[in-house]
Amino acid sequence: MTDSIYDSSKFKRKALQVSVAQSMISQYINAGDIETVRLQESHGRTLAQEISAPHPYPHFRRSGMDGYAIRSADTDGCNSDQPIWLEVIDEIPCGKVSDKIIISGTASRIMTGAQVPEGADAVVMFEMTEVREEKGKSIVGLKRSIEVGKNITPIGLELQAGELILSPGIKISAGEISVLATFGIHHVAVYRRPRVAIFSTGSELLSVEEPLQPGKIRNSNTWMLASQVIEAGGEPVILDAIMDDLSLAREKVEYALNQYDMVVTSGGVSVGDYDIMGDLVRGDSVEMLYNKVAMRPGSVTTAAVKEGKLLFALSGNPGACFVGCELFVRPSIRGMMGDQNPYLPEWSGTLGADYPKINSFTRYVRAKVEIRDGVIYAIPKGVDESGVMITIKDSDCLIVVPPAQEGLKSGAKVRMLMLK
Ligand SMILES: Nc1nc2c(c(=O)[nH]1)N[C@H]1C(S)=C(S)[C@@H](COP(=O)(O)OP(=O)(O)OC[C@H]3O[C@@H](n4cnc5c(N)ncnc54)[C@H](O)[C@@H]3O)O[C@H]1N2
Ligand code: MOO
Ligand SMILES: [Mg+2]
Repeated sequence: MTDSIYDSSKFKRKALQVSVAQSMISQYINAGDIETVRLQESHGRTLAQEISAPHPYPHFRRSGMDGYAIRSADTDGCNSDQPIWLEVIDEIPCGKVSDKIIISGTASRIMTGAQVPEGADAVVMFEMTEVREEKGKSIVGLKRSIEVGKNITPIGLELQAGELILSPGIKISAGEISVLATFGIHHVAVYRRPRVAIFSTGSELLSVEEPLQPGKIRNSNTWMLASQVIEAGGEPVILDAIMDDLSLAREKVEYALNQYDMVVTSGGVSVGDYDIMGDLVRGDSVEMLYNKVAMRPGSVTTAAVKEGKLLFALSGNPGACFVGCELFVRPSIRGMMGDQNPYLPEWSGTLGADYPKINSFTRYVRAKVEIRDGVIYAIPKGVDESGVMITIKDSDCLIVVPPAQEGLKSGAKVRMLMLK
């Protein structure tokens, strides 16, 4: 046992509002180091460079159909009674640039994606034409007038040269990779993934491999946190759990802060006799930023800093640990990778069931999202106590329930922080 039971200061905690605690943290967050990765390794990474179009896209007039490139004026007034016949002067597969200029009375056979030849201002699809051989020449007949520009994608339709396309801080996925490949960017500057050391504290903890023992549980928080860190874009470094021993915890925190970019622990932050992380942050080995936040679960969420590096001491209760990580660790990781909007995306929706619980703190209620007849519903999961683990997996969002005298009725408008 530590001497913490004689230390009444641990009971006097000042609860910060979530937004205040978040902005306190944000002062310690700077976009980190940049590295270059190959395009094929950039999925899921966070872009660290600005990408502007080096050339217009498309960069040539592109046929949108398999057909004939023509001068639209040639078709003026033609109809099924009076078709017009044009001499076919070239065949243009994709990748070829024709040197035959289309003049009045001529057409070139052209494929989807090929460069439209000079002189042509429209493409007419095969299905609208009839082809004949006449005096050893191929001629194509049209029975309808075709407007200027038909089936031609103009230069720069999608992007003009110099246009800004991607900004630093965005997460790279399929759409961004397509842009990078299109513009020949085969090596991409990305933010280095912050290395986040994770360890749990608790003398009751068994490793995942160990058989159960009376009074003990397997350590699930470490693995849950590692998964959350990966989701946020960081690189988890999993350290062994420790038992509730203050000097062991101090040693481990010191080592982890030294070696890695950020440290996240679970357990031991409340006021219990063995809540060593609570004792640790009140000591002088780190500078405590806060040890209470006006939220449930996770009111004991604690943060400290040492030499500019953040330590998050999250609750041992799985529900509180999860929420603490999403609200504080996630934005810190995202912020270190230049994300200008590092917080969970917010939606507004309709509460899908009564939520009778009242509280003096804001509640972050695990819920499932459903869309019925175009209306977004957030349906609270039955049991969402801090100590409950099982409903974390069923939640797509956290409903933000402000402190109030009465519970919320089904149908109330609510804020939702999106998890998935
Ligand atoms: N007298 C008071 N008691 C408590 C208060 C309070 O204000 N006054 N706060 C309660 C609240 S709220 C919370 S949340 C918990 C926070 O507890 P700790 O952060 O100190 O966490 P522990 O005591 O270490 O463990 C709590 C609970 O979680 C289980 N646990 C711990 N680590 C893990 C892990 N790695 N994987 C899975 N489960 C874990 C642990 O066995 C306990 O059941 O304190 C309340 N008490
Ligand atoms: O501090 Mo807690 O509200 O059960 O997480
Ligand atoms: Mg405790």
